[in-house]
Amino acid sequence: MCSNAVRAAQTIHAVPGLGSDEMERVAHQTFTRYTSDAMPPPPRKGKGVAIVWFRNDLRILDNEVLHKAWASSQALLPVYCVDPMLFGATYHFGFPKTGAIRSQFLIECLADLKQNLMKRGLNLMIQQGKPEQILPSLAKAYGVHTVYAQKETCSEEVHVERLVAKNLKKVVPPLAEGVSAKHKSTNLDLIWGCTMYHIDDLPFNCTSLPDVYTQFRKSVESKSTIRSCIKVPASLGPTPDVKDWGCIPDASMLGASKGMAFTGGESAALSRVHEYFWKKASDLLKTYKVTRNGMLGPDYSTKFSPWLASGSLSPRFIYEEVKRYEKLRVSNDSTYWVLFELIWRDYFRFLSIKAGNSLFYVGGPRRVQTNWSQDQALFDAWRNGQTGYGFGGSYPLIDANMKELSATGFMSNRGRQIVCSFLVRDMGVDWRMGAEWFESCLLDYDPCSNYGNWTYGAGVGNDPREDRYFSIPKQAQSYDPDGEFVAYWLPQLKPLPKEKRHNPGMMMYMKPIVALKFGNTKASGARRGGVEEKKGKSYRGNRIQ
Ligand SMILES: Cc1cc2nc3c(=O)[nH]c(=O)nc-3n(C[C@H](O)[C@H](O)[C@H](O)COP(=O)(O)OP(=O)(O)OC[C@H]3O[C@@H](n4cnc5c(N)ncnc54)[C@H](O)[C@@H]3O)c2cc1C
Repeated sequence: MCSNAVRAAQTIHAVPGLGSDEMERVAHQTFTRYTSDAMPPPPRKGKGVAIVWFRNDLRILDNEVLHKAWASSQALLPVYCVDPMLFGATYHFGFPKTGAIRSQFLIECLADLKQNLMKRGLNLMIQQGKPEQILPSLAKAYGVHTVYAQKETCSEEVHVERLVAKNLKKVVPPLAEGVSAKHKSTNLDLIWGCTMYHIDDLPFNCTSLPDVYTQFRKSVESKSTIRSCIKVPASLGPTPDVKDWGCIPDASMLGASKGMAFTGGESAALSRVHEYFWKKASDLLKTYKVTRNGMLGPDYSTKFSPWLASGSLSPRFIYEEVKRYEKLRVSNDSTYWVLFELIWRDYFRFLSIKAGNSLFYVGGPRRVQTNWSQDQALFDAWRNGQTGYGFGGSYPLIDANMKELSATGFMSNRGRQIVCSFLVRDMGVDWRMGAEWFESCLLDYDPCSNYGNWTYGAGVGNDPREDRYFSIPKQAQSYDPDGEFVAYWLPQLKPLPKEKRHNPGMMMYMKPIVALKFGNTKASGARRGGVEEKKGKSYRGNRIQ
């Protein structure tokens, strides 16, 4: 990474006011509001020892898995497995499955979780290895009757759940006092936990989930309610007597080496919510709908996604904060729109159940036949931010977005849609190469949202109406009119007059690697892209030699 990119990575998303004292204070205040002293939970009736297997739910607040395990045991052993599968290679194209920046974020999430658990009389055991080996061996060593974990929905994660359950079946827990004789083997209890709307509260079965997002949203908004956050008991101890809790992995243990600007962990997540909703003088939430399509700076959108994806933040907590804000300050389109976006997140999670593995197939859930290219030179130019893209000159919006992704692990929603459209429509490159690159790089990588959005972008998603083409010149004009975003990531453009930054010409920038698929057109690419696909034609890019 060049020094400019490092500087940019440090400033672009740095969340101001989040020094660690401030973070601790906000986290403490939030936990106090959500501690069950004010509203005591049912008394702890459980027996024996239980394990909480932390996966993508790295938090205490509103963590149903943690609460259920605590309530059904006398002693709790919290465990995180650093699974080598998560640090291997992506399925088809062999990119690092968890890139350096997300690895660092995960390390911070684990450190924060451990600290917060210790404040409540527990600790976090961190073990390197496969969960299907570690958990049964811990269950045997500590006489555990049940392992509690959050239910996942995509095939790789579900496969691990099956192996864990199978191996736990071979472990016979001791007949501890009060533990029912029905526990002839150790159980894996999987609990739903990552969406704002609970799966059991949906007005339909996931297999008949509507194919169109708007139908889904209207239906849940009118027929379902969002459950309250689960309160945190003031004390969660004791733990069994553990000799070695393991250590927080360092970056080299996860095959990573770089640092980054987002801070991982529940404390940082709560501080970000506090800051975005309550603290900034400009009251960011009340203008979210107007600013959310921005690309530059920390505040155009919430930036909650990395914490949501790692489970350091509960969507139901965000919902309750929005409602509190609406009561105390203002209720408008913007406050609602954050929930609107979170319903998209829910939708993609439920869709992963309906679509199953077709979400990862080249033809997507609709099994669309397209002749994609896997041209390595085109793909490398895209991922390295060296497309020099343009017509009649060069056009740096794609490259600037891809540089941001490499340097920070983040890209705006607007940027993601634009680079996705460019890869699949203008270059004609296999959308799964883009999706796996995002899987590797994104801080907020989540299989459901990532593959859900990519299948939509590639026109193979379950809703054919979402088949869209993004005209780069139009996008640049609408969302970066003064070229500030492109000049930030490509500083060679800074000296140019603002009106020249998006079309600096080949002398100033570089020769574009492909010509635009739909050329210099003002017509709706959505319609054109759709027609092209229905005719079964290829999206092959027009490579410039
Ligand atoms: C090709 C592509 C790939 C994507 N991959 C991911 C991914 O791996 N993980 C991920 O969390 N998001 C993904 N998104 C969705 C979206 O771009 C990010 O959630 C958003 O940019 C995160 O920034 P934010 O938290 O500031 O969002 P905000 O605009 O502040 O939105 C608030 C929250 O709503 C949810 N949300 C918003 N838009 C979407 C959406 N289109 N789909 C699902 N949830 C949404 C996110 O949880 C987000 O944090 C992808 C989008 C595209 C087009």
